[in-house]
Amino acid sequence: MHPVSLCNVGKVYRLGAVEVPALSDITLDIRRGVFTVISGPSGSGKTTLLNLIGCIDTPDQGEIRVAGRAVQSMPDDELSDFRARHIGFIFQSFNLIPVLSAYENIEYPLHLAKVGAAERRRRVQALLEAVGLESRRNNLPAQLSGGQRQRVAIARALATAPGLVLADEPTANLDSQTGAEIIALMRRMQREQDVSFVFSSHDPQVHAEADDVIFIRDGRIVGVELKREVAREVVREGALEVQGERS
Ligand SMILES: Nc1ncnc2c1ncn2[C@@H]1O[C@H](COP(=O)(O)OP(=O)(O)OP(=O)(O)O)[C@@H](O)[C@H]1O
Repeated sequence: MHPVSLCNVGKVYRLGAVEVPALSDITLDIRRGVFTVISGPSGSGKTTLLNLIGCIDTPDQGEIRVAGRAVQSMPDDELSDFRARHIGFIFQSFNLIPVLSAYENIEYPLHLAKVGAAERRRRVQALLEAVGLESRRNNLPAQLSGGQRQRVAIARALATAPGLVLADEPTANLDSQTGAEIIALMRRMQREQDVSFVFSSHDPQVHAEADDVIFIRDGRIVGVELKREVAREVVREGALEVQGERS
């Protein structure tokens, strides 16, 4: 099963009488256990595509399946629960809760997923160590550097052990060295936690680390690049077939 499948997906934003077509005829399967980058110029539809995959927004056309479930037919309360358990989010502006410490920010999604106190402590502790922030556990976001904030955001995204993590331009607000460290950390976490990562980015450092790159322009897929030699290392049995391969 693919972590994400889209079939003929389209999205139009409506601003009064004006229609802005953001995505058209998007058909693709994201492979399991790999690092996929959605690449395209500003305004090409990257964020819209991530928002649809993340069930933050709904398409006007087509079908989206996440972890095998047709998400647009789920009732709202079931969808929020599904999203909390199956999908982690990382944003370019970190989106941490300013009044909560690093520890509490990572713990927050575990509260939403109704994980018990002892298990919450165990997971948050393990994640703080994994992202190298044990000594900053009590710091508020304002008391952390940009790279440290993004590390907290990565740990938070992985807290519920989701099968899928979505990241919208995760290195956009970081200098190139910190960006490289963050990519390396995400790469390591993706491999260790056996999770599928989907990024939007035009950062060449992110492209270089990707297994698969999906190129979009004016809301349409214009190319797909699969780095198979990398993919073979990380893809699990049965996950190699790809739909929508274009060049
Ligand atoms: N809420 C909205 N209302 C109306 N139009 C929108 C809205 N959000 C995005 N758009 C339009 O949809 C198109 C795709 O936007 P989107 O933000 O998905 O692009 P993007 O590739 O993520 O761009 P960037 O790299 O600049 O973030 C653009 O033409 C944009 O102006």
